[in-house]
Amino acid sequence: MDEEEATKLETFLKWATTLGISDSTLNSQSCLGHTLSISYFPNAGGRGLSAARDVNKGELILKVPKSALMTSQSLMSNDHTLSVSLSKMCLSSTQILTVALLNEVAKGKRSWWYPYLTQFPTNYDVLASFDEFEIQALQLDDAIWAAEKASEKAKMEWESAKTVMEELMFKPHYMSFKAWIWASASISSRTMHIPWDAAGCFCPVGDFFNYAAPDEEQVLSEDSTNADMGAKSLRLTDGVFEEKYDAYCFYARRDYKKGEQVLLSYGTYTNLELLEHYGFILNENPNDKAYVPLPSDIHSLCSWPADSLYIDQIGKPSFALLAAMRLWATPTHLQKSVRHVACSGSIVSNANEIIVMQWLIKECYSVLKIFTTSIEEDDSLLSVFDKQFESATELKNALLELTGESCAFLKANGLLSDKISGNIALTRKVTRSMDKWKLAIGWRLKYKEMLHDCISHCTRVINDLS
Ligand SMILES: C[S@@+](CC[C@H](N)C(=O)[O-])C[C@H]1O[C@@H](n2cnc3c(N)ncnc32)[C@H](O)[C@@H]1O
Repeated sequence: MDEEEATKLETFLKWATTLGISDSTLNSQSCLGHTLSISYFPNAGGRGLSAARDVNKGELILKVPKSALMTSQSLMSNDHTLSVSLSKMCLSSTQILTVALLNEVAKGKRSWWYPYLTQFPTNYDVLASFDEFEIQALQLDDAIWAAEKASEKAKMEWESAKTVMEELMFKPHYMSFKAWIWASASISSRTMHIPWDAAGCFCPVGDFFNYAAPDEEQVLSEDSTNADMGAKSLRLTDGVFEEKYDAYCFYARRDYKKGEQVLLSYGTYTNLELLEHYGFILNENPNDKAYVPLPSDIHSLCSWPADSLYIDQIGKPSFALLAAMRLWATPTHLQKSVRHVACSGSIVSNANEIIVMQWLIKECYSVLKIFTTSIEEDDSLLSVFDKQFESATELKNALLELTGESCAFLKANGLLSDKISGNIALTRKVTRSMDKWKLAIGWRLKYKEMLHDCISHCTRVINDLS
């Protein structure tokens, strides 16, 4: 962190302290330092919060008073013009918060929120920010479609909010699609659920917690809470707004030793969903899923939802996928009599199991064929990125030795030209594109590994049964 950033962080923490944000139940001089402190975790989210002492599971570790939460309501209550302009328009709650955030950022140092706004990232790697090359690097149709949809949705929301931004006389910079993506990515990756606004709230200091996937116990309790609320709207689920404290409260999800990173579960996400909403993937994500094409008649045989028929992170077919496939592989006239066996998760017969495993192996191979690079090629591409490139020429030379995709990257970023020689520095645009390309490669590699592990798993089952 450079000196300027350190000063901004210090100013922010002082500001947060005056607002009553605290990691201590005692009257403390500083908002952090008693239970939590800011640390840097290069391989687990960058800036985050570590335990400043040993912490026990269930302890209240941070409290952020309601008056310190940045919401559409709080932004509008201090800005009559914004409030009047927004009230005339029919915008979604997220569009309203996006406009309100950009409006506030445009005020610069005049904004009451300025110390907090200086702590927002300058850019995000969410799917909606991927360009054509980066989208195609995902290689799989479903993922490409998700990225295109995210980008189209952002564009539509931006277009329909332009009138209000013009009325508010936004400068061209804040009117741009790039600025819109920045603000909407800030919302999707940093807001927390509040009961009074579907767009959520920005929670100073609380949004420094990095993510860990929920464990099984949490998933079960989340499911019941979601059902109670009738919406899949919980974002940061170890944190909750508590009426009795009139504050956002964060609780330790497990015991932590002093110095360990304290993590929060924002919810249950596959890697593609993490990429879409938060701009990162996990190397070990217990909720990651891969899908293979299934026989067209399988859905008429069972009532499992399509998204429950998946291959899990370690390559095992899900309970529902196995049950459905076992039923499908049973001759029609016997299906009724074995339904209860299949639906209870048991093997129907050795022969039936072998048919199921063979089918899965075949389909995993069929999906693997869709990818235009192999696991080995992805691995070697990723290892190229481990190097620090001093100049554009160095990057160009390293990539020219690799697959056709590397040439497409160089072309998309104007690096193929003969003019790229000597010590020309890497531009920010190229570095950003490389970060997103790396994420796309990481995502597809994890997906391929799941399919590959499924093939190994099914092969082992066949060998055991033969
Ligand atoms: C709520 S913020 C967490 C704090 C953030 N690191 C910061 O410096 O402001 C969420 C963002 O942190 C990053 N992040 C959180 N958990 C992560 C993890 N386990 N691995 C990689 N990045 C993570 C992602 O960029 C995500 O969009």
